[in-house]
Amino acid sequence: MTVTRGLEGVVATTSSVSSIIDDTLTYRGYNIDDLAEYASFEEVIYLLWYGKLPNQTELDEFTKLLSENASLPQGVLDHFKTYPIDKVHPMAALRTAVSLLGMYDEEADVMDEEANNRKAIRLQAQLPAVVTAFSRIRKGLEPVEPRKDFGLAANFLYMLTGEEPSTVAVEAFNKALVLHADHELNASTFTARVCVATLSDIYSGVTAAIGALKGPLHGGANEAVMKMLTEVETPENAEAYVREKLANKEKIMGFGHRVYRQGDPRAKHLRKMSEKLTNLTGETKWYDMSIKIEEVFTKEKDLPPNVDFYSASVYHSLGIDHDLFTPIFAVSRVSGWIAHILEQYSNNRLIRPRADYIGSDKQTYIPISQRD
Ligand SMILES: CC(=O)SCCNC(=O)CCNC(=O)[C@H](O)C(C)(C)COP(=O)(O)OP(=O)(O)OC[C@H]1O[C@@H](n2cnc3c(N)ncnc32)[C@H](O)[C@@H]1OP(=O)(O)O
Ligand SMILES: O=C([O-])CC(=O)C(=O)O
Repeated sequence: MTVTRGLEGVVATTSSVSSIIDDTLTYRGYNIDDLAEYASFEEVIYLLWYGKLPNQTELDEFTKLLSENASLPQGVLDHFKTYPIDKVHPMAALRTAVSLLGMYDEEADVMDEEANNRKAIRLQAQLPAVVTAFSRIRKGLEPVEPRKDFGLAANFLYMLTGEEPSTVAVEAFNKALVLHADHELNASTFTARVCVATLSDIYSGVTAAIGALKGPLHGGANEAVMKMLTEVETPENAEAYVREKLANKEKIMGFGHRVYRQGDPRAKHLRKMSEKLTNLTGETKWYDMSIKIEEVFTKEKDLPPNVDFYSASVYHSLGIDHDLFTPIFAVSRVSGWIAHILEQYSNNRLIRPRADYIGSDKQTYIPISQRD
């Protein structure tokens, strides 16, 4: 048996959702640079799920459906109050809440296409409500209901703070959601596909995916980047910090990627946003530090920044708590997970690879009373 560690380079499925070819990312054939520049997150969700960009009527209807489905069952909100909320990571809360949402959905186990589409809308609409409600409840605040006249990006910021967000903030947040929405067969998407390939339900697939996204080698890296920036403190400290980490053979979070070699096409958009937003807040040190870390690190290692590196200073500049960065990734990536889950259902086969056994062999069973 040939073992490919980490399945690097292994092609595990066909897909028409997104592609990464020669370091170019497309969603359904549309270049990410164009989508980041021009598209709303709702347009991108529609594109990922239905394979085409919506016309205005379709987009209006879709946006309305999302806002009508954003409320959470009271039981989910009450549940937040039953655990030690100040000690719980929001990704753990999100993972549990999505599983719980499945229990409140009478259609959870109805597997026909129409029911799956309705569940997709509910999940996409409810994830932002879960993250923002959790954030408020742990601060002793009441959750804020979404506004019907706001899109997903504006509503997220509104539900988080209870205040109408600025146009600049909404534009930046929308762009971040667009940039994170899908990424071919990344670890969390693969997890979702493996899960639903057993013909398990969509809630199980998304719950499993959230668990995979949480890790710092994947979505958890954006929070880890912010932790690093906080430790570095000033641009002047950046060089010594990076050199010490490298000398200790530690990783610098937000750099490297399994698929990209020359660079992650999303990073330039986030870098630009980081510069703009830190200028607006007057806290330019986060951008300056990031630039310095990139400069020093890439001189030492041929590994460019990935999507997580500059998203940290972007979210920080929007006033978002650092442990919400990865849940925000999930709010966006759930659109991609769902697109892949629906694609998996449409042409399913159980995913079940093999392991090359390297454990001990020909053991003799010894009764417990005779064991050392
Ligand atoms: C949304 C996302 O999931 S994007 C990725 C987010 N994750 C991170 O930013 C965490 C930091 N980066 C990493 O850990 C890796 O680059 C990954 C997980 C993204 C990719 O992992 P892999 O393709 O398995 O590469 P792997 O970890 O084997 O690294 C290959 C070599 O590059 C080095 N390397 C890779 N990334 C980094 C890094 N960020 N800092 C320092 N060295 C690194 C490794 O130490 C290894 O060196 P070696 O061959 O001398 O042992
Ligand atoms: O594709 C990957 O391996 C990681 C990922 O999700 C991304 O970069 O958005």
